Amino acid sequence: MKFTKASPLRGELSIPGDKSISHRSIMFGSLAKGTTEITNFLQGADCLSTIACFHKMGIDIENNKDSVIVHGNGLFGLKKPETILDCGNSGTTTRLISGLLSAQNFDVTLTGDDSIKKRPMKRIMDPLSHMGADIRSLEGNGCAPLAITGKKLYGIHYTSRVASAQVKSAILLAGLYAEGETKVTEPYVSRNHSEIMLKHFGADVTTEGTTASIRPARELYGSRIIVPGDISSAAFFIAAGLLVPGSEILMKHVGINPTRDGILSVCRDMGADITLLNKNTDSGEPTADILVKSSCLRGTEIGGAIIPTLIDELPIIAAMACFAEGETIIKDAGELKVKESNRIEVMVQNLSAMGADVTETEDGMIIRGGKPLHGAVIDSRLDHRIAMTFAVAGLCADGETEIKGAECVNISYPGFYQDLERLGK
Ligand SMILES: O=C(O)C1=C[C@@H](OP(=O)(O)O)[C@@H](O)[C@H](O)C1
Ligand SMILES: C=C(OP(=O)(O)O)C(=O)O
Repeated sequence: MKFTKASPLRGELSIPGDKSISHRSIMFGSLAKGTTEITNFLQGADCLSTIACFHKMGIDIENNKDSVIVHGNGLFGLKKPETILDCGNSGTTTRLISGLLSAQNFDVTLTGDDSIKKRPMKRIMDPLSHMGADIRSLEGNGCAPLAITGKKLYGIHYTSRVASAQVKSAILLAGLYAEGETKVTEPYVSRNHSEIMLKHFGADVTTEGTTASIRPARELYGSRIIVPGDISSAAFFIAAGLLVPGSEILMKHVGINPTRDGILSVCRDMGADITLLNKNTDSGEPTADILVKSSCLRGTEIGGAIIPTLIDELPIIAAMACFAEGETIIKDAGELKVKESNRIEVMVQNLSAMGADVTETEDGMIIRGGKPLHGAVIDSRLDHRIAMTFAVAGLCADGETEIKGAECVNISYPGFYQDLERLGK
């Protein structure tokens, strides 16, 4: 896939459904009694992996594309799958279902693609084991494949070293079945979609500061879920709209949950012209239309509590910083090293290949903006966020940018290139 300097991007866009919320709607819908109808479900490969896993555990899920209907079997209605569960490229699938599988009355093995088999699972294995789970890394390297034998679990109060919604959610899902209360305290608040949706389905979940708590549930109840557009996907069009001169893009019905909206604050700090319109709430999740107009940006500093609220947007923010005046410092973002690729290393390598002035640090990077970028051959390492980031960078660079492995955008945004092309016409 090749990109050259773009003419202004103008028009309206419906951003595909939020990936985190789509995963959870299938998981919680499967554990609920009754039917869950999901609108604007993300048809990305990661969410399809979640559907496939629950299919294999006996759940009837009708995928009618824009709407998905889950016929839940109740909290104790999952069946032992006949084969290994394949989580594909999805960390969210692997970690969240490990939590609930730890409490079933069967054993199961989870695996995924080459990327998943390198991602750290000890972060969930440790707290789940403390709750009484029997969960083992088959290669003994703390990664998938994971063998889980369902056990009786007990509530714990876990203090997590990382602010991770996947760790928090795995523990809360185990806590649905555990004896007594389960609490998770994080260094900073991570995305709270599990807490919002579990409550929506009738679970006894509370939050106080950076601690989320759950009490065992007798039953969850199926519900209607309207999935907002994914702000992590909108981020690429926010950046493209800001960077390509003369652009104006309206993104409809995007999730702006405060645990996810860090990119909006960072853009405002950088001097971006962004307006939120038609603010609303769907299934407990705040939404808005986002209007961006091309802007001159300045550098900024990003670290601390805001990091979990924009963790998946850091690659595109780093690219934006190359076109901003002055220095941008990204710190406290060591978690980027354990995503689909090492996103610090891959960003620094690829931005440098395009002529950017960027230095890798222990937990982030420093970007001295304002130097024009030129086209290059970019290795996406099959990481969807990297491929989309460099498609946008390619629209603002001199010459041609070629992205290798460009098809990996299917993980979170199957129609990404078509949407980008449509706005440029
Ligand atoms: O819970 C979720 O849906 C997610 C949490 C984040 O991961 P961590 O929990 O590892 O930070 C994020 O990077 C991922 O894309 C989705
Ligand atoms: C890190 C991501 O997802 P996951 O952890 O679910 O693979 C992502 O989508 O950027």
